[in-house]
Amino acid sequence: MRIIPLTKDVTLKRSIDQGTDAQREAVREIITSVKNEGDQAVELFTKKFDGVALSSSQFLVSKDEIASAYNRVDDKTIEIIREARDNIRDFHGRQVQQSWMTTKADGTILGQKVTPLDAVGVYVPGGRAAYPSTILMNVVPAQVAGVERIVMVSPPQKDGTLNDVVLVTANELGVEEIYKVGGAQGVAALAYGTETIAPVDKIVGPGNIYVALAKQQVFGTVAIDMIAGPSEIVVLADATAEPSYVAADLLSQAEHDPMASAVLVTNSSKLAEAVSEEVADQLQSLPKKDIAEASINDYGAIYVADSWNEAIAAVNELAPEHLELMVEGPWDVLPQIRHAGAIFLGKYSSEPVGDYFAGPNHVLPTNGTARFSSPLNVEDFTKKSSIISYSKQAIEDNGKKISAFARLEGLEAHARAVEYRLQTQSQQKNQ
Ligand SMILES: NC(=O)c1ccc[n+]([C@@H]2O[C@H](COP(=O)([O-])OP(=O)(O)OC[C@H]3O[C@@H](n4cnc5c(N)ncnc54)[C@H](O)[C@@H]3O)[C@@H](O)[C@H]2O)c1
Ligand SMILES: N[C@H](CO)Cc1c[nH]c[nH+]1
Ligand SMILES: [Zn+2]
Repeated sequence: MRIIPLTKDVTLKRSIDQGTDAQREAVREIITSVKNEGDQAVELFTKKFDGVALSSSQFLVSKDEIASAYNRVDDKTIEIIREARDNIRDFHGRQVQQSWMTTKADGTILGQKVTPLDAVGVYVPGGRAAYPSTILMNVVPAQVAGVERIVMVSPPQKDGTLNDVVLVTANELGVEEIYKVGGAQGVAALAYGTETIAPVDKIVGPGNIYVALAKQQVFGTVAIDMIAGPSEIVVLADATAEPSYVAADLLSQAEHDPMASAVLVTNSSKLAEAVSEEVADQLQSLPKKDIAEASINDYGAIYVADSWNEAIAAVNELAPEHLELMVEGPWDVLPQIRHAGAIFLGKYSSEPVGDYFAGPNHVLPTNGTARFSSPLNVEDFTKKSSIISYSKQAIEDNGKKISAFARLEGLEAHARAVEYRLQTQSQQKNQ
């Protein structure tokens, strides 16, 4: 891995830089075609990008396909999925926000009503790998929030099916509407609807650059959770860190995507050298060596800082999806971290612990968006309505102030709407 002294003129490299113009244009064309031609366009792009000739009548996964997937998945696997599901459910159950009301002395009632979304589309990536864990991370919070219609889309494998564990996981959660459709065409189908796929209100879930750009482009027609693109990890480590752990965790994210980014920030040149060698060694035996190598070469770096403050500043500027604190006192460093999707403390908190099992969500803001976004959570599947019930006393006490405010904005009809209440009340009093 490249070792780069972290001086002030270094430009820290983020993962995707929002894609190229060509990618953006390609996605725009896919979305327009699906919007105008529906299923026919989805069939065409599924053939083109996934290499599978599916007719639209085959998009929906059948009960038979689910049953035959169960025949090929062993009980141990199902047990692990259930235990992970329970951990994720427990964590997200703590995020539930209740509706609330408050009554003031004058009888006014104000409040906030929390309502689950009606229909949500979950994108489950499936190009380079199958992601049953991503189903858990998206569907569980949607269910905890109370969403009624949860639709899943995922690209078909070369044989036209979905991965067995993906199907079993979806079924374990009770998801019934699963379509073998992926990429930008899957996102467009969820946003605009086709003859076979009814549109949803919000699209959630991670994906590659085409999926990320498609979500960006359909935003407005539907809501989206965030742009969760290619995976990223930053390890902040001092001289006490174990090089083999650091290297292994960097590679754990590099193997996701040639555009994934794996970065070490350290104040120790000795650690930098050792990790660089470890990465080179460990890479050799990885089944997804080509992907991980491309990621490390194109988007990986080891930044060596002169001071600890400089190292912290670099981490906050990167605002990574995942941040590991492999330092002597991680809890002392935590208050200095302002921007990161998920923060892993201490040498036993390897990033994959969070990907699969601990309970927090693994759908996290990427590409620096942790500066202003949060992990996927139950609130993403709800919306709020404000509740206002003004009392007679309150309108009498405040009506004139409100109409005066309206006239400050030149809005006479607003002012009169309030004054009608005051007139009615004084007329009633005079009767
Ligand atoms: N942030 C998270 O929580 C999280 C979780 C899991 C995976 N990920 C990321 O999700 C991504 C998964 O990517 P993937 O590729 O394996 O699966 P994917 O399902 O996201 O993408 C596959 C689809 O991309 C489309 N595509 C491929 N090449 C194309 C082209 N040239 N033009 C137009 N469309 C094209 C195809 O439609 C294909 O079906 C990785 O980047 C991984 O890091 C992120
Ligand atoms: N690390 C990914 C999020 O960037 C999530 C994931 C799923 N499976 C394995 N990892
Ligand atoms: Zn991962």
